[in-house]
Amino acid sequence: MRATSSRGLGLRLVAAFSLIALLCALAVAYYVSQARQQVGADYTALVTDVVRAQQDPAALRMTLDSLIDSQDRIHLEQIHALLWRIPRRIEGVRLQLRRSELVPESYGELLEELDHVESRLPALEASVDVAAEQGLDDQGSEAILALGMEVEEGLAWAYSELNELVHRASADQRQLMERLALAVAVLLLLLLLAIAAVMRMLFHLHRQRETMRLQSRTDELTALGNRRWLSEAAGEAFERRCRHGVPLSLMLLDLDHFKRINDAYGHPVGDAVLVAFSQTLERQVRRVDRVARMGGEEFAILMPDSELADAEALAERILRATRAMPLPGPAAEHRLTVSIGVVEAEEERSFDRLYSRADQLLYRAKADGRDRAVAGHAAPRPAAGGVAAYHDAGVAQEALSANTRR
Ligand SMILES: Nc1nc2c(ncn2[C@@H]2O[C@H](COP(=O)(O)OP(=O)(O)OP(=O)(O)O)[C@@H](O)[C@H]2O)c(=O)[nH]1
Repeated sequence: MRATSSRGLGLRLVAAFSLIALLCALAVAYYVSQARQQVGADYTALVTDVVRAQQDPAALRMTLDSLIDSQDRIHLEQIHALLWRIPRRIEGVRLQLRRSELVPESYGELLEELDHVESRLPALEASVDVAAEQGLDDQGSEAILALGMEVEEGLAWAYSELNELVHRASADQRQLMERLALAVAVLLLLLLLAIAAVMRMLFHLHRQRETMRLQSRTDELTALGNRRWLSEAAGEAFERRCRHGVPLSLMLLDLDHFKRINDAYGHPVGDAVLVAFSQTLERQVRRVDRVARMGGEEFAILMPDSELADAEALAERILRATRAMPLPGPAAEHRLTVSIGVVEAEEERSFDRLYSRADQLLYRAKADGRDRAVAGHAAPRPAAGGVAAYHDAGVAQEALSANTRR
């Protein structure tokens, strides 16, 4: 029996699941990369400004050290340049702090220190201006040094604290984002597992249904299709015939004197003979033909795309193969024969009508002496001389001559 398998559905489910899994993996990868970029972008500008601003107290410290060594005017110019740069840097850092996600309370004290430093700058500038105008003496140097050190220490402390604060916040945020990404990944994984479980369940249910469907259409002994299966296959074949006008033939087969095998060798041997016969049938037919056991020792073959002549030829082959068939075990000496009725669909639109016509011809094959096939058209055709005759001469003749030889 050839039946549709659930492999197609399985492949579709696997493909759908793989696609969902791939989309989820891409979404997680995209989210993680975006999260990382976001964290980096938030603090990069602030860190850059702070690092750059940290150069100011270092430069001021160097200039003041140089001023201690030599009271040169050039150092005054350098301090002057720094005094122009320091407030701008402080302003830049203030701006970045306001834009950042940092809690204002966390850097309030540092801003106060920067405010304080800024408030000391005019005094330092005034001392530098006086020294530049009146010449650099010890008293002027001391005033510049005292104010400069105060500014330098205030800046160095504020910037170094700020630097640490930003790095800490950045690390915290990065860790938070990573945990979030991990949580999303775990959730997605759980979702995928749930989808996989549902798909597996659906697949399992589908397979169970398919198995039950097959079982209800399969003959248990021979594993051929049963009457219901053949009737469904015939429905499809009739539809094709109506739509495309392709021929369709049906053959009914009934083993001759099968009761004798049962009586002589027992029911199990009879069963084995039925199985062997079903295999013989399957060897003779084409892939498109449908072989079924209709019950007892009666079989049927539905032949799509076959005209009566093709069906007759197959019947002939089956008659020969059945006679030549070795029977199992104790029945080895027994010779099996079969009677066959063959029809091609003509006017009828239903399987039952076609079946009934084939059954009549099978009955006639039995009545004519068994081990033969009788093929015929829907209505008896007038033969020469006006006598109604079936179109069965070739096959029936073959069977008859074979019978005579025995
Ligand atoms: N071993 C076995 N025998 C079965 C099975 N189904 C039906 N039979 C037997 O098949 C036999 C059919 O007998 P009959 O209907 O008299 O037909 P026949 O003996 O083949 O004679 P003709 O059909 O007239 O040639 C009976 O003995 C049934 O018990 C089965 O599944 N296994």
